[in-house]
Order: sequence, then C-alpha cells, then structure tokens
Amino acid sequence: MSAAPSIVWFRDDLRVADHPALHAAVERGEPVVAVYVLDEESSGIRPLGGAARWWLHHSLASLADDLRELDVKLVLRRGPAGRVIRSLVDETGAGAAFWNRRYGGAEREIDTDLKSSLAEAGLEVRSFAGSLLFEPWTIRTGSDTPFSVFTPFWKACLAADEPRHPLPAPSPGDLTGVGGAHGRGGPASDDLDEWALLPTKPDWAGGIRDTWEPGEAAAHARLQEFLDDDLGDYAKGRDRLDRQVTSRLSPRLRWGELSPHQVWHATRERAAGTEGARKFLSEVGWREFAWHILFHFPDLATKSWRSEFDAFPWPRLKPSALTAWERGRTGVPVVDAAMRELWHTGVMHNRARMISASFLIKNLLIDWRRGEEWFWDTLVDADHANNPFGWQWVAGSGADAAPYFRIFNPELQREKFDPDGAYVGRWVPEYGTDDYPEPIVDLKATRDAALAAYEQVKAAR
Ligand SMILES: Cc1cc2nc3c(=O)[nH]c(=O)nc-3n(C[C@H](O)[C@H](O)[C@H](O)COP(=O)(O)OP(=O)(O)OC[C@H]3O[C@@H](n4cnc5c(N)ncnc54)[C@H](O)[C@@H]3O)c2cc1C
Repeated sequence: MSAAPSIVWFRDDLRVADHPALHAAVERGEPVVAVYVLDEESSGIRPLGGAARWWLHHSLASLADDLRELDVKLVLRRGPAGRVIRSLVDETGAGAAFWNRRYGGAEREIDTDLKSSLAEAGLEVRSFAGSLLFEPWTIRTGSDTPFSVFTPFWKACLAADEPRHPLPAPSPGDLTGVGGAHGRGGPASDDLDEWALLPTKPDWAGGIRDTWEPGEAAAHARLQEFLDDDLGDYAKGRDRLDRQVTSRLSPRLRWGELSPHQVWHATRERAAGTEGARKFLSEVGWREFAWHILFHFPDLATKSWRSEFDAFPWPRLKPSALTAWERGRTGVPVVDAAMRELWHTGVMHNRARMISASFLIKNLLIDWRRGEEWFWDTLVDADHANNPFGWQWVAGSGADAAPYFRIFNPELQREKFDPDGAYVGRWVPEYGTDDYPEPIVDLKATRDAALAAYEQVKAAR
C-alpha cells in the first residue's frame, strides 16, 4: 500500500450516498481528502446568484457533518479550481483524484486539463457519471446527431440500458480522513462563514430559511414524503398553482443532495407502471434533455439556440417595467404572485415560471436574458441547464420550444390553474383593493406588438 491519499473533489454532488467518486475512494482504501472549491475566478465559470449561495452554505455545512461522521474532514478552498486541486495534490502527496462529471463548457475544460496534468504527474484520475442518468454522448438519433425534440429523446433514453442502481453511503469505518480521527490534523480548510455566502445587510433570506432545510437527510425525507403523499396526484395535479403536489426536489437535484439515480429507482420501486411515475420521471427526463442540450450548446444562457431569433427586434429596455416585474408589482395578479413567491421562497411553481417568463418576454418585450439573470440570482434551484433552457423554451428560441406565437394569457391561466384564487390570495393579498396597481401594460396591445416583432424572426429563417 502506498498510503498516498485519494482526493475526492465534491462539486454539484453534495451527498455521501450514491456518490461514485467517494465510492471509488472507499474501494481504493487509502485515506481520503474531501474537498470543495469555491471557484469564482476560472474563465467562463458563471458566478452563483444570491439564493444559490445561501443554499450552498447550508448544504456544505450539512455535507461536512455527514463526512465528519465518516471520519473525514471537508476541506474548503477558494480560487481557480485547477490550480487549487493541483496545490492540494502537492500538499498531501495524493496518489489519486476522483470526481463526478460536470457537463458545462467551462467546467469540462477545467476538468479535462486537470485530468491530463494529474495523470501526467502519475496520479490515478477517474471521473464518474453521478449527476445525469444518461451520458450526453450516448443518446443520439438514428443519424448519429444529438436530439433536438424531447419526445424521441426520452424514448431513446427509455430504450437504453436502465440507469444503474444507487450506490450505498459509506459506513463509519469504511473511510479514514487524512490527519487522524475526524481529519482534525488534515489539510487546512477555509472557514465556511468567512466565505460570506449568506446575506447579512440586508438579510433577505428569512422566507427561504422558513421554507427549506438544505442537506442530504432532508432531501431523502422529502423524496419519501412525495412518493407517499403526492405521486398519485402528480399527473393530474402538477399544473395547479393552488395545490402542492409536485416534488419540490429541484434544489436537491441542482445541488446533488440526491442523485437522479436515487430518484429514478425509488420512484420505480414504489410505483412502476403508474401514470404518476411515468409523468414524474418524464419531468426528470426534461432535466436530462436540458443538460444534453447544454452539453452540445454550451452558450445556452447567452445565445439563442435557434439563431434566427438573433433577429428579434428587442425594443430599448424600460427599467421601470423590469423592476415592476422583479418586485411583483405589474398589476397582473398571477404574475405578481409568481414573482413574490420566487422572492420569498427561492422557488416558483413550473407553470408560474412559464407564465411570468412569457409575460416578461411577450408582453413587456424584454429580452429573455434579463429574466434568466433574475431567476439565476433569486432561485435556490438556479440551474446551469434548466434555467436558460426554460427561458429559451418560453421565448421560442430553444430546443423543442413553445411556438413564439403561442402567447400565454395570464388572466386565462389564472382562471384555469388557480380557479379559487388561493395562489393569488396567498401572495397578493391586496389584489382587489385600491392598494393594488393597475396593469402596467395592455395585454392585448402588447401581444399584438410581440407578434408583429416576431415577423422579423420569420423573415430571418
Ligand atoms: C423559465 C423557466 C426557468 C426554469 N428554471 C429552472 C431552474 O433554474 N432550475 C430547475 O431545476 N428547473 C427550472 N425550471 C424547470 C421547472 O420549472 C422546475 O424544475 C420545477 O418547477 C421544479 O419543481 P419540482 O421540483 O416540484 O418539479 P417536479 O414537477 O416535481 O419535477 C421533478 C424534477 O424534474 C425536473 N424538471 C421538472 N420540470 C422540468 C423542466 N420543465 N425542465 C427541466 N427540468 C424539469 C426538476 O429537476 C424537478 O425537480 C425552469 C422552467 C422555466 C419555464
């Protein structure tokens, strides 16, 4: 035995169960250095938004506790990830480095460079599939191209080998940290509090704190609760704004407190063949689809996936309209309810995301990128793929997107999906009183203007 430790680099996989990289370290048998790197410096890395930083803080604290139970200290480091990991290798004399794959463009570049330089230096370096059910390069059309339409994509996924069964969490005694019991003497770590991921002046996170408990244990508890109580209603009830039947697992999947493999198998074991399970897993399939699109089109957050949309004549931005939308003061009640739900809880119901995004793009005629950035900053589940994918889906410029001319009427959406007004009543209690503003735009006139502007996209095709 060489006793040269194994580095396990945690990224968007803040869990100890079904963690293939951690599992590989257990199998290798040497002491483990577990590390998380806050990288806000490498070129092309998108800095996290405020709500995401809040989640990250708490999820890291929870992971550190879980690793401590396994006798391993979570080492926190900050800086360009490639450089940080290389210096940790030098410091610890590591003989191996393991991580679960990332699929964004900049992240892949960092990981590929690092993999080859560490391998050249003689380390055993291995990466694993931990965050997606199907690797993006494995799901291809009959003519060997990536899919651009969801239904055949998901059919191809379902026809592929079933995703692997989740790996167990290591037990106490399976691992030892570098530096003795609980890794106290191991490599130095930053102090999580000093990263200042939590808001202080002002502390706007009260509503988010009341809504969520980040961490792997809470993620599993919610998965079980969803399967017990809500899955049966999911297929019929998932679009209703006034009911809570969706899983609310999106931040768990975003941060990897749960793996999609765990979700897949738990759902199938409980309810395989039911309508609820099929529908729910196909939504998890949309997450796969968004990530596969990002893998093949890394500029998804900034560039139109369908390039003819570059011709869209966005008018000059009216900052007051953008601010009214962000603050939930547009005078359109379902949009305002959605935007206030987002600000207060750090998430928004999927249908509300579609309605509020459509309103921004097609009634306020504001570029989808402005909306995407606001969601990026305010969502606890702000996801590199799902967020820009969702925005481009609504804008019409994305893969398998809603046709541009299909413009949501927020009033009809409210009647259909919040029939008793419970959702609007909860978030916009002053609706119907003199304190509530008049709509900032005329829905019909702005819809017509949006359709007229769209003619230029059609001409560019
Ligand atoms: C404009 C817009 C922006 C969005 N931004 C994000 C984002 O930043 N992060 C994010 O996770 N989702 C995003 N979505 C997708 C979707 O709204 C959320 O995943 C969903 O509302 C999360 O709630 P849930 O966990 O209860 O979903 P459930 O209905 O229980 O679905 C289970 C899981 O499937 C995945 N999923 C469900 N719907 C979608 C979808 N349409 N696209 C991709 N994956 C999906 C999620 O991981 C979700 O947790 C966005 C959608 C739109 C229209």
